[in-house]
Amino acid sequence: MTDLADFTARLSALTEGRASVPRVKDGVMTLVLDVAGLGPAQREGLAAAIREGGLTVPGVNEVRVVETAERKPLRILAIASGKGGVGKSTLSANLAVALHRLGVKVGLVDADIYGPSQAKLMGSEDKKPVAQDKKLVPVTGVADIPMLSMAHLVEPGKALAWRGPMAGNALGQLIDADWGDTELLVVDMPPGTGDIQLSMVQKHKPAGALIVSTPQDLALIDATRAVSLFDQAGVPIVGVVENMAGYACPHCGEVSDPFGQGGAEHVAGDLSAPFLGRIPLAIDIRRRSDAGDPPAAGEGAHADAFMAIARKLTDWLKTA
Ligand SMILES: Nc1ncnc2c1ncn2[C@@H]1O[C@H](COP(=O)(O)OP(=O)(O)OP(=O)(O)O)[C@@H](O)[C@H]1O
Repeated sequence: MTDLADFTARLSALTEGRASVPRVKDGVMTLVLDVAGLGPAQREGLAAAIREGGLTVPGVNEVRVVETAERKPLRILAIASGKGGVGKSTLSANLAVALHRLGVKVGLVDADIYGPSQAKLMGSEDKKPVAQDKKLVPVTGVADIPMLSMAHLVEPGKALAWRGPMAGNALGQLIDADWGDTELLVVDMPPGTGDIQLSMVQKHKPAGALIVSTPQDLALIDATRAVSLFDQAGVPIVGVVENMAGYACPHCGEVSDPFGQGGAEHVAGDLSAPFLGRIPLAIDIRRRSDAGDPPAAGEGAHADAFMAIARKLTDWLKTA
């Protein structure tokens, strides 16, 4: 026999915090179980284990488990840039991994329909998503992070011929997929500020946008344009990240600034958006990313740089 406090503690561990505090009245124990994201067999198994455990509490002759599928809302964080090639995809993959390491239930969408790269970055190129109840079921990448990319749906190069509405529909399918108990969807946006980006922002209403820029003037001007796209749609800017800042020579260790330094921080200041940090230009970041082994999954200075930004994102997530 166990007492009620003991059972409640075990219940929390058994259900990973999915059950409400049990109430006992006239020999009947009642509790609410959040079954969002669980399959039918898991639900039944969990409910049966709870009933069994409840009956060991003195004075309880019946256990009622009320199932609810109330989910935490799925929030979208759009990772965007005004210009292509500034490292949006690299940052999206590494931030997803870093957030996962910090305990956030994170998913990743590659919305860059014309140049999808997340399947490669996250080592999920051979996987094909299936559809269930007319919804796509995400595949998993590094660290079992659920993800979907256009590269999972079409053959390389095929989407290039698509026009706006078709591309928009495809994006909708990725975002409205069966994300289970995912609480944050990191969306790697297509570069630029065209119609697809605008309709994606209006239709799927991200909770926030993170702007990536290199320190070059041109990239910075385009970053300001990206900010205004989100501003117009009423999406808050979570902050600005400077990528490819400072190159440490792998031979002598001397740090040089091929694209200048600190520009993104100034832009953030001008736009009153927080500056979230900088990621150095490093051969190892490119090499590991290309090999489907994001540096954020490992240890060292590069992993630390991504983790530091992810930590700021968890603070934002508490208020978003
Ligand atoms: N900090 C970095 N150090 C070294 N190489 C980097 C860094 N960030 C990105 N790269 C490399 O730069 C190239 C472009 O990066 P990435 O694909 O992430 O940019 P993008 O903004 O998503 O590009 P696109 O506009 O094509 O979607 C890739 O080869 C990537 O490995």
